[in-house]
Amino acid sequence: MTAAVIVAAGRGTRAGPGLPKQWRSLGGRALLAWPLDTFRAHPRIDRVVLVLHPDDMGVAAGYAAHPDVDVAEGGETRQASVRAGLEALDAGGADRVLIHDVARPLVDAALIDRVIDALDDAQGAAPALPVVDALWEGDGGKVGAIRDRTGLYRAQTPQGFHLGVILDAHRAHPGGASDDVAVAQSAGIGIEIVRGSETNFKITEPEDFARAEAILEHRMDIRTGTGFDVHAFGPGDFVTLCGIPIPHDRGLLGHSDADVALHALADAIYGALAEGDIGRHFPPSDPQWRGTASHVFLEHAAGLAAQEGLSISNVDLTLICEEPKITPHARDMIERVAHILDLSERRVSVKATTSEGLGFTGRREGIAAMASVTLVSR
Ligand SMILES: Nc1ccn([C@@H]2O[C@H](COP(=O)(O)OP(=O)(O)OP(=O)(O)O)[C@@H](O)[C@H]2O)c(=O)n1
Ligand SMILES: C[C@](O)(CO)[C@H](O)COP(=O)(O)O
Repeated sequence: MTAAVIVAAGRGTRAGPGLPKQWRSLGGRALLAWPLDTFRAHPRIDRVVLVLHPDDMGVAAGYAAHPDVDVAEGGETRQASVRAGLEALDAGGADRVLIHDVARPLVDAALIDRVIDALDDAQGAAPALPVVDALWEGDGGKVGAIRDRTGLYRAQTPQGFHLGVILDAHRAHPGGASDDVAVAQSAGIGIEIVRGSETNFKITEPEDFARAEAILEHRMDIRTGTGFDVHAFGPGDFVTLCGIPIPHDRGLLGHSDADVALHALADAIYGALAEGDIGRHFPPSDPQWRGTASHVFLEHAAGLAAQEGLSISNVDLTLICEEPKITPHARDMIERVAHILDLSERRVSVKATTSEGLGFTGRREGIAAMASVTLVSR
């Protein structure tokens, strides 16, 4: 069972006068409602502990009135508030916990997935973004020493851990840690970095509200696309589907590696972007694409989506053929597509059907593939 602890007991002093930032309006409702809803709606989060300032218990009643939400009273520091949330979770049956700042209201489901996925192999995982700007030390308003930014990251939340391990680390820590990764590190826990998100920034200064409002205004950009492709059988002893070579008594004919599955997926993304199809970007008349491994097309399509500020929410692929049998290879295909698209495997569907012996697929003349994708603004 995976739980989330959302720490919301700070006073938001840097965000300017008025209510503490978690109670101020963002997109027409309290800021706190955004991350709370995102975690509650996430299919892999079973329970949420909301850590609140003692003065806010009354205000919070409406937000906490759900069977999957518990409330804990926060402490003087972020670290004390996290500890209170973890203690409230202990004995509740959770074995993994994601610790999140309420002050990062625009966290998204795909980022949460990346943290949870990384916990399969790591004791701790946290999102971060590489530092892309030059780093200077200030020296009385002038540029002082120039620091090397190589290998530096900007840390975000949610930071995810196995519950027993992080709770023990917090209990043993003297205090003063900047975040839970720092607490974990002091206990020798290894932390995997997963890709963060620019929209998952922390509301700290007054102007950060305007930035979050602007993102929310454009956030509802959701696009769907469909792709369809067919390749005929020809001589050979294997077919390549989703990048996986599958033994067969025939091969597939094509200009590239004839991976009909990845072609349908790439076309679905191009379709969602109104960017034509593979042929427009990689003309079959151009000899340089002969024999190309089709992940190149899919990566290109996904790259165009990223350039438009869109991320892939899910993909759904159906292969239509009598032979070869797809099901024994479906897991490998899902893994491969998830890897190419840097997507959780839970957001990739690969399935197959026969055409009941009818038509060209029924006559075993080739394989057809159809795909749909959903792109969402980041
Ligand atoms: N005693 C505290 C202090 C901070 N936090 C939470 O920890 C996160 C840290 O983000 P930050 O921007 O430092 O929040 P504040 O402490 O509220 O802001 P400020 O430092 O400007 O007062 C926030 O979600 C905040 O609510 C908390 O739960 N308990
Ligand atoms: C935990 C954190 O969000 C990681 O970036 C951050 O350190 C918390 O905010 P603060 O301003 O350091 O309190």
